[in-house]
Amino acid sequence: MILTRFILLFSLLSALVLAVTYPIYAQYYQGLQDRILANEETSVVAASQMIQKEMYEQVHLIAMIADAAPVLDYVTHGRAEQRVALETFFSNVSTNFHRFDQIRLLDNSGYELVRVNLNDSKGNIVPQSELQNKSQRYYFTEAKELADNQLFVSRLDLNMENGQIELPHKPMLRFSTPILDRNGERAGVLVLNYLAEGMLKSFRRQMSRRVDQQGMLIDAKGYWLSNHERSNEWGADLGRAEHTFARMYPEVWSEISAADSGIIATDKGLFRFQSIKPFNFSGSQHAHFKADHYPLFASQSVANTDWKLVIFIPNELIQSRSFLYQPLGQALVALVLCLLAGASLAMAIITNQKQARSREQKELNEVLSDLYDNAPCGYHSLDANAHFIRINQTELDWLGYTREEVLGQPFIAFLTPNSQVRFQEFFDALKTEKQIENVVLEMQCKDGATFYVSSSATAQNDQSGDFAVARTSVFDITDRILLEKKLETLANIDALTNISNRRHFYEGATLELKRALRYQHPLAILMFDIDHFKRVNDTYGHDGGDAVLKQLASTVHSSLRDLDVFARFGGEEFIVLLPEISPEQVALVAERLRQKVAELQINLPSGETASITISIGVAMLTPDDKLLEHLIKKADLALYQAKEQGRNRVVEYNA
Ligand SMILES: Nc1nc2c(ncn2[C@@H]2O[C@H](COP(=O)(O)OP(=O)(O)OP(=O)(O)O)[C@@H](O)[C@H]2O)c(=O)[nH]1
Repeated sequence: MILTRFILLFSLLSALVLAVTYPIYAQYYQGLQDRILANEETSVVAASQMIQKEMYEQVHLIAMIADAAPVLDYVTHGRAEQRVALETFFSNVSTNFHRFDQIRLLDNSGYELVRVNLNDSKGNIVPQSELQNKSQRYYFTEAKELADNQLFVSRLDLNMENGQIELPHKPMLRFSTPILDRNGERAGVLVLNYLAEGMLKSFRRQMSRRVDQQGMLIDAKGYWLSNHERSNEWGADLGRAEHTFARMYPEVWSEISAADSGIIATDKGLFRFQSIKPFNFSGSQHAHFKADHYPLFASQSVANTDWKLVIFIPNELIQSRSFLYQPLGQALVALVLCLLAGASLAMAIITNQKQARSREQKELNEVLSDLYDNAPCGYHSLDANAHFIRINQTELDWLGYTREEVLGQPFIAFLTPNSQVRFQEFFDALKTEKQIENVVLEMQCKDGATFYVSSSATAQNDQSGDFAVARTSVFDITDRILLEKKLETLANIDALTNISNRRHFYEGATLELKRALRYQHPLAILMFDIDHFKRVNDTYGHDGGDAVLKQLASTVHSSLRDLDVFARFGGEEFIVLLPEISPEQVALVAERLRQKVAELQINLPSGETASITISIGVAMLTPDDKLLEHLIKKADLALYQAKEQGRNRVVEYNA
């Protein structure tokens, strides 16, 4: 992961740095090329001037020979002594100038009149007997086609002797020009075989002084006249047609052959080329060479000597001058790469750590969110007006509402009326107490069902210190409440008769007594007991006795008001507290009870029916009765009297 990121960042940063620095480097590299090329200009100009000067001199010399008196005299008069003078003249020219392998004069039919060969640095006159007919040679036929003042120049090629290339190679240019006699009549053709080796040597010497010692002279067809690789030279003459610049660099050659000069950039390096037209003196230092004064050149001659000087500057050479290829430059590049790598690695690590942290944070948030939403208790947050601003899924599930239905709604809308009052007190208290715990509330579900929760809340204040949010947890305690209620019922209710037991009677009765005493309201106690209940048990069995007790309790309970507190006081003894009742009314109630019981036909488990009577003792509350026990005691005494007086009767306590 880090590696991938590192590679990505490194590539990006490198691309960025490259994008910024490349144009600068390209400019610098261009400057470098320009400087190297500027240095090369000297070689190019010097080589091309050298060739032109050499040719200029030869042309000058030939013009001079063509106009020389020994030539004119001999072609005009043809006397023997004039021939000797001409031979001597040719021999002197050959020996002194050392440039011409052969100098000869042909007559109009192409037969050699005079010939001098340069042998061992001397111009040797060829005997007349050895002179030949050269009428079919191109230098004669070409010259015959020329205007009077024109000069033919051949291709630069290797001399052939007896049909073979002469060894060592003898590069040669052949000049020929018509000769006029003193009467202006065509009298023959002057032919000079120019030895180009000297000129080519000078060219190679100049090129060898260049930075990479490579320089080429190429003819119009792309053959090398001079090449640092000597074996590439003279492809045309040696039958190596493939040994051409054109074949080796076709695209470069097509550009070179189409222009006079230029620079061509290739993936191997730069080619600087320059046309060398050795006989085009216009614009050169030999511009004073006037065509009307000296011979003109036939177009074929110009084409024969359409040479190109080409120098090659390999990329390696330019690069070796570039600071990037110097130790310092490479150290700089290495340093930049190291810095980029370091920065990329640091960024990759930091990004990775950040992502890991954010992933952990996300996971933690998910866990927390899951914990919040799916906690076994309900969570909600209320704003300052007790409206929902957040609620977890558990609580929503309890209520049966969706989150959208709940958020923004007042909390009390989801409480039973009793709990609404309690919540309002609780919420008001929270604003000052900051934390309130275990408030029992009864919540109302969407389907109308209710459940009990124990609610604890913490108040959160806003920046100005005002109450803003109540964060509340609610635990479903319905089971506990129901159990408590059940236990409470069990603790208060007599299991057999399902009416209050003695303890519960005391609770209710004590409250009623206090109220009656405080407000001086009337209150009475009835105590009654089944007459001869022992006999019932004895007759119908204990189950029969229980059935009697149950029926009795139920009958009495249905005869009393809701206000009255009715309880089994113990065994077959019962007690009733009657609030807000006058002595007259008590007597009536007691009597009505007695009669009702007496009329009762009790169905027993055995299928039999039984009848019972009860004796009732009545006591009215008096200001002296500060304690419930006093009043009960008085009723008990009255009951005792009722028993004493024969049972099945009502006796009121009389002090
Ligand atoms: N079946 C049944 N009998 C009970 C229960 N509690 C008390 N008794 C019976 O009630 C009878 C009370 O008898 P006594 O106190 O002698 O009174 P009595 O027979 O009613 O006679 P008097 O009260 O004098 O009329 C006993 O036999 C008890 O066993 C009960 O829960 N179920």
